Amino acid sequence: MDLKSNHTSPVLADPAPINKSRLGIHSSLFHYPTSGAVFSTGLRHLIIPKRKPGILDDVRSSSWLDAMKSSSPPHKKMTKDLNSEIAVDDVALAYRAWMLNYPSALASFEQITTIAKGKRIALFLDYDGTLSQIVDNPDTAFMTSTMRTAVRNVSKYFPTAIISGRSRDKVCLGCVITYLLFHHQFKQVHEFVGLTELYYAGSHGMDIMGPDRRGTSDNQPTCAKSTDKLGKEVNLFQPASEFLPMIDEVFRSLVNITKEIPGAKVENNKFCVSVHYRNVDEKNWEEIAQCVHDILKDYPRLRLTHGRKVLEVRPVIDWDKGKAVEFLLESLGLNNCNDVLTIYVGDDRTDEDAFKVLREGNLGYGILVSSVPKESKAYYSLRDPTEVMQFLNSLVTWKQSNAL
Ligand SMILES: O=P(O)(O)OC[C@H]1O[C@H](O[C@H]2O[C@H](CO)[C@@H](O)[C@H](O)[C@H]2O)[C@H](O)[C@@H](O)[C@@H]1O
Repeated sequence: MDLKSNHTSPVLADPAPINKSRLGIHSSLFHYPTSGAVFSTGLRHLIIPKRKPGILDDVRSSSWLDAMKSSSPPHKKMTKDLNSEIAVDDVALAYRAWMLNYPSALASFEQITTIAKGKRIALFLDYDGTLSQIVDNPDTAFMTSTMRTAVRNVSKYFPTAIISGRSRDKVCLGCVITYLLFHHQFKQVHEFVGLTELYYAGSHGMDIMGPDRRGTSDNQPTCAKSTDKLGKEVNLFQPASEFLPMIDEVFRSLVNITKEIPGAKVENNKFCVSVHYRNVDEKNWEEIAQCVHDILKDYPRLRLTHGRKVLEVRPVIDWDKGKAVEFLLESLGLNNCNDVLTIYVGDDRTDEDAFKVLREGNLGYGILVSSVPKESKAYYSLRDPTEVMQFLNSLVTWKQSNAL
């Protein structure tokens, strides 16, 4: 792979026809229209559009608040009340109907492994809501020790990357803290961070620490050589590095402007900022949206996206989790290979960019983690992080039994 030649080309690669048979995926497995063009998996030049998408002119417009209200599945409440039980039954029925389009990746495991036979699996995992349960305080969203073991095991057998909206350091640290919490042994922390096949991409893919592919990143301004915590040479890819001072400034302004709103929390994720409203009374959601809007109107090069009870402020660059997947596949020498099956597991709207890349490039499967029906570009579903862990463990067992 030649990162240099791909990155310096400002030209979009010619659209190539979708080749469904490349992975041997039967067309009946595609829930979405299969016509249309697809980009090659080569990396595209970053484009900063002139118009800023994503910011609404008026936060009182229903779509802004509607998006905030629908941004996370409600917690299920089981009560003895008859009407509620009927409602719960309706929810269960709707979920079952939805699963006809997004079958369980656990129930479909044999189908997945049949297609994966003879191929190398590349695994991409979102963090919040996928590897860790959604909790009220983002600072305490750790993986369980059993999940940590599952990630560790799976990364021994398959190249694995964690792609998160959080800053890369926080994701790495989250893994380390999990280790400390459950093992209290530095040696194992060291072991976890040092896993040769585990890669991290923070800030929605805008901060990637990937493998060192010697000679590929020379003359590449946004791809720098670095060393990880163990002194191993790695490549750092930070396509939004020029936005760092702006993001810091906006972070401080957002902290200041929201400080009187009870429950509001602003998180600096290095190349993006998260404004959490999970713990804000719904009557104050319009106020928090207005605060974000008031700050962003002075920053035409920043835009807003919605996550799970969070408003995400990020640079207007042509880069997202989908591009990060393409970048990492290329860095790992796994792009343009007929014998690679890519699996991406995620729960959030930002993960849809990666699902789309896999679907349109016929590269593999997106797996949506959701306990409620949601429109998605994923092929399969898992209900929650517990099922994600079962899926990861199944992959390991399958690989071990095939190695015999
Ligand atoms: O890409 P991800 O790894 O899914 O990160 C997206 C955001 O996740 C975190 O927020 C979400 O999880 C929190 C902890 O469970 C929850 O309290 C919050 O409501 C969710 O939106 C993280 O704190 C954000 O910075 C990430 O951007």
